[in-house]
Amino acid sequence: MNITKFQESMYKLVVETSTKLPKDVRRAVKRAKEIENAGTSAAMSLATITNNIKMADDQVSPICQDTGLPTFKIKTPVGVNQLEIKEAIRNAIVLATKEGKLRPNSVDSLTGENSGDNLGAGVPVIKFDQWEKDYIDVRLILKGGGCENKNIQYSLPCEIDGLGRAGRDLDGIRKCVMHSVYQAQGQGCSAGFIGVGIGGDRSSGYDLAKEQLFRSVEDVNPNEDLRKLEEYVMENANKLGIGTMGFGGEATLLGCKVGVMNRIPASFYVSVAYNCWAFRRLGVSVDPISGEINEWMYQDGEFIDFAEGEAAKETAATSEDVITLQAPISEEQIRSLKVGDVVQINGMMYTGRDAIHKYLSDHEAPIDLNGQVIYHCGPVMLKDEAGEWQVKAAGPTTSIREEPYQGDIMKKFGIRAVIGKGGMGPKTLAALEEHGGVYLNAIGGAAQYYADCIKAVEGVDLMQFGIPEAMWHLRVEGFTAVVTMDSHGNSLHADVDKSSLEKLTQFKEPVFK
Ligand SMILES: O=C(O)C[C@H](O)C(=O)O
Ligand code: SF4
Repeated sequence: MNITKFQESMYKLVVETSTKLPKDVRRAVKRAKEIENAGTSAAMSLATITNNIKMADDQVSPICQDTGLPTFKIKTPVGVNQLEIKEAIRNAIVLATKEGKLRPNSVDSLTGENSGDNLGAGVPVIKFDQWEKDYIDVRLILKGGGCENKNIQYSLPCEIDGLGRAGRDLDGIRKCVMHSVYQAQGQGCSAGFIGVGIGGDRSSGYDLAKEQLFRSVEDVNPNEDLRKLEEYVMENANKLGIGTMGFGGEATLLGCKVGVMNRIPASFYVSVAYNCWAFRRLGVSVDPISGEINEWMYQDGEFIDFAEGEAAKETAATSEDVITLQAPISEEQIRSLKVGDVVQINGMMYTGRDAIHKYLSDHEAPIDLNGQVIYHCGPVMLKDEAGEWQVKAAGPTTSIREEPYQGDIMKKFGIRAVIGKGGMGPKTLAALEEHGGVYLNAIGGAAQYYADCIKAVEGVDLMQFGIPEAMWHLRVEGFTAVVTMDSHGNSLHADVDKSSLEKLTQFKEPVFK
């Protein structure tokens, strides 16, 4: 095989997957737009999302800053050298990282050190199969961490919150799947897609679940029972009212694909792989001699380009109801904010995620954070020729991971606002009330939209934690987010969790007998 050409083909696949959503996914996002109620925070988020998809297309930049754990599934004709393929993929990944198409995302699990080039023990994940066909089939999924953290595995029989006993039958499986959507709330950047694996053991069950994410969103399951289950879930999951970003609304689930394999008598697992709206998976067929791409997968049918997104961006940014915040923010100003307010931030904000929160809990801050805004974000950054940092992608990360630290850190340093996504828990809510703070929910995955709001990178601290985890000093303009937790004890996240749990109970009665 012409391995240079093959490497180029793999580079194209990686870049395309990271920057351009496949056609079937775009159509699903469009359907979500059609059902979300106009004028709500959920509809505004979807407008930002579609605007972001278009920006990523135009700039050939990552749709979301979390470019995931690159996972390749490859089928080769007998006789093709798989070692050569592996090497070419690794080279393509390194190049895509250098070019800012992937975030350096490979971290030593024990030391926390970021390898900087997306390589490392077991990473990228490459799985091979052989087949009798005469071409190479390469599929790639870039699944981010926030949605990966919402995967869930059930061992039947079990008791399920809101749904009661789930037995070892199709109806028990139905309950697991409905619950899996509920428990994700907005934290995996809903509206999402789920792949479900029935059977296997703990690891092969999850593999099977992820395998389902390689099916086209619009295919029909050839297994009659599973087809019924998929249709049932698609019809009913949106009734949970979780909505885009968990803001409450109509679009909660955009796809459900279920697969089955055998199990051993004592085990009965239902494994669910949750994928955010930024469902980045593509595939190519490659000629095993020339190494060139013959065909792209998932690219049949209508292409939705979301060009109307621009107008939506302007509406959100120019609306009279938007409250402007500029740091340093006073306690009084923060206490005047309430859940549901849309704010627009101008001025400085500082990124901080897992490593920074742990660090700040037992060190002094490198800068004065009094009255300042912390942004839960791990951006994609590149240095330009002049040696200046440029922001390539910068959406929010899941905030709940900082729950053990957040309240204490806000009080310790006088921080007035934190921005992230998916909401935080009771400890933070209590601290917001006591100290006079606010939680702002940005639109998860809208990494291009937010990168565009960042007008300058004015500094960086704690680079020893690696690019995604460092503390970046960002000057922003028109950075839009929604108040979802205020200083009066209100949390939209707690409310939506409670109401969706109540709605889940309506699915308690058996459906598949
Ligand atoms: O790591 C990130 O930037 C985000 C992550 O995918 C998340 O959803 O929390
Ligand atoms: S931030 Fe949201 S859209 Fe991006 S990878 Fe995480 S879950 Fe997906």
